Amino acid sequence: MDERPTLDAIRRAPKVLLHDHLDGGLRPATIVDLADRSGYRDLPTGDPAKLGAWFAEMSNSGSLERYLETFSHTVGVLQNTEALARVAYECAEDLANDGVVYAEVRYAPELHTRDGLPLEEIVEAVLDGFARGGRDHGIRVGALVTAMRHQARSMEIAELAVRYRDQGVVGFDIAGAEAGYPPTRHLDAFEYLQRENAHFTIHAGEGFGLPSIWQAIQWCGADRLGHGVRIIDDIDASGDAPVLGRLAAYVRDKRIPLEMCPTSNLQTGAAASIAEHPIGLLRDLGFRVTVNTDNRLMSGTSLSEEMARLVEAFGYGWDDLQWFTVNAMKSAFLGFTERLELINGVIKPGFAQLKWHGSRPLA
Ligand SMILES: O=c1[nH]cnc2c1ncn2[C@@H]1O[C@H](CO)[C@@H](O)[C@H]1O
Ligand SMILES: [Zn+2]
Repeated sequence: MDERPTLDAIRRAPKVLLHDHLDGGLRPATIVDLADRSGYRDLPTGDPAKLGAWFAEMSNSGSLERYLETFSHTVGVLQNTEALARVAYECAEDLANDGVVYAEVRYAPELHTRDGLPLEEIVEAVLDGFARGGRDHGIRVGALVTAMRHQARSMEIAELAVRYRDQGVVGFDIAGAEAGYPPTRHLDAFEYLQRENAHFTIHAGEGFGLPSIWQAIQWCGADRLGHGVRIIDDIDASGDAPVLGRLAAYVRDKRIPLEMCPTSNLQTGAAASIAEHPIGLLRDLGFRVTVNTDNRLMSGTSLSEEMARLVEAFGYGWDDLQWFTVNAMKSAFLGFTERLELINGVIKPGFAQLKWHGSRPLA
């Protein structure tokens, strides 16, 4: 029997998270503390509970550009190596407490150089935090280094991804406002990464539509799509059977992973409600859909809560949640044998246990 998973039970499931921003997941109390220590004076309030609520409220703006404005505060307190390592450590701890067993967490090194930190020190501090947090709390966290799409440092950041590939940086990404900043602006970085056999994902099809997705895949060679939610624009669902355009068919046929972040999409206006979120149709059509948090602070969420919202909206059961999780593990920027080990040794046994207990009361 496949009973409706509760939030509490979902928290105990071994989950995989591919799209989570380090600077979008700080604990409010940590922000206040870091601001005190560094003399950062611009926080809207010094009360952690109010600050958490402020981020969530400000992020319900309906546009990606406005959604990104609150990052000035998290980035503002992350300008020294102690702060970066601490936040990375706490990220690993928080994800582990939510039952995440493998995560790829991204951030943009170029945003943390305001007080003169070299890029290498930034990368090393974050890797140190992930490694210590991972060891202490039993989770594996890989880093994705992000270049900001409106800036011009993507080649340098891509070089960092390659230089630190054996120390815990598992890939590269571009993020920031999408409209007006197409992925091909950074083509040299993507071509370099391909020549280096390195992995990358691209935020595409969130604040802008199909041309962005098409460029990310067919010009830049993205392994995965950050969000990719607007692929729905290439699917005609008006008749009895949905009809896929050529780009949508390509994405599905090639099993290109979609890093979907439902709550974040509501806040930026990319979807109207969870029930109307394209994830339902894309899952039914067999796209390689994964479930993600994007920014746990700004979206006031966790991976378990994202899954619980989908359970509520679409009636998903354990088999669906396992399918999302195995999809994510298959799509991770980790070696093939390690992915298999996690799928067969951790994910499948963990979900089997929950399905078993889900159908019988725990004494
Ligand atoms: O959903 C998103 N779409 C595009 N960019 C984003 C999103 N969330 C965060 N960032 C941007 O990525 C930077 C590095 O982590 C953040 O500082 C923010 O500007
Ligand atoms: Zn994102």
